[in-house]
Amino acid sequence: MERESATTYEPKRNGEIRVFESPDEISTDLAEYISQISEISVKERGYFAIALSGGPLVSFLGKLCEAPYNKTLDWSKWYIFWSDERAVSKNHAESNYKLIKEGFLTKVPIINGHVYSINDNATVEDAATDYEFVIRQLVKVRTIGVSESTDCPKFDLILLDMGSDGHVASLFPNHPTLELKDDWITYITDSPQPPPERITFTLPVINSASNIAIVATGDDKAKAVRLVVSDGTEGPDAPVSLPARMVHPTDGKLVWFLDKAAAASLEASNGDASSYEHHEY
Ligand SMILES: O=C1O[C@H](COP(=O)(O)O)[C@@H](O)[C@H](O)[C@H]1O
Repeated sequence: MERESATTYEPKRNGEIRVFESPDEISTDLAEYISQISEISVKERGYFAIALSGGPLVSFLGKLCEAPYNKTLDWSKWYIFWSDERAVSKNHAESNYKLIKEGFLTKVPIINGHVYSINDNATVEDAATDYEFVIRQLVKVRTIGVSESTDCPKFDLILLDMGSDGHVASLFPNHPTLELKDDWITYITDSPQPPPERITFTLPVINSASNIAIVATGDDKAKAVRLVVSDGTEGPDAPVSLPARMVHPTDGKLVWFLDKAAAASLEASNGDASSYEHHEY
């Protein structure tokens, strides 16, 4: 399939960056990107283990629910996980499960038993422990792969949506969870954004994935995109521990999907393309 027209950059340290003119173009390219990873994973491993997130991300999964993908993808091999969840019931407006269920899962033939949502009927501590246990069992039988470098689960794809403060999943700037090395799943009770209690993948798990995609759209994300993507650490805005900046796949690949608004200050500060290899499709 031919790719939509996009501008892409390949910064040295942060993978590939694709910038799109419209939400529709993001949705089209993201569908093709996910479809290719799904096909490769099913061919190589027999499964496709994908972790999804909350935020506007789900609105970009629309094209995946349409032709040709609704007919051509091997949905029976898809296994669904969440990179993070808010401590609310599954029918609450702030539930990431609800968001993905209504916006995606009800539109494609994914097997119900392959949907691994996070327990909404336990304390966040217990829900995090339960989720890690479930993931460990699935790693044992290799429904989820394992990273040879880190011994962590190796999801075929983790799809993240970056908040305007640079958070991904429920990993927030300068939070002690960013230091965790051994836990796969953890919880917080002091999220700077409501609701305060959340369960989240840790950085070692995110960074062990085969593929990571980060979606960021809207001008409120432009500053965080610049701070995360720039190579420099200078200046008053220099990020100390911006979560999205700490996403570095150990052996996998990272692709950013940005709209023009989110990429605006990136393009302004690198208009001469001096730090980026720049391709037009
Ligand atoms: O709280 C969360 O937010 C982010 C996305 O932030 P937004 O500002 O773009 O809505 C999302 O990635 C994460 O899964 C979610 O729990």
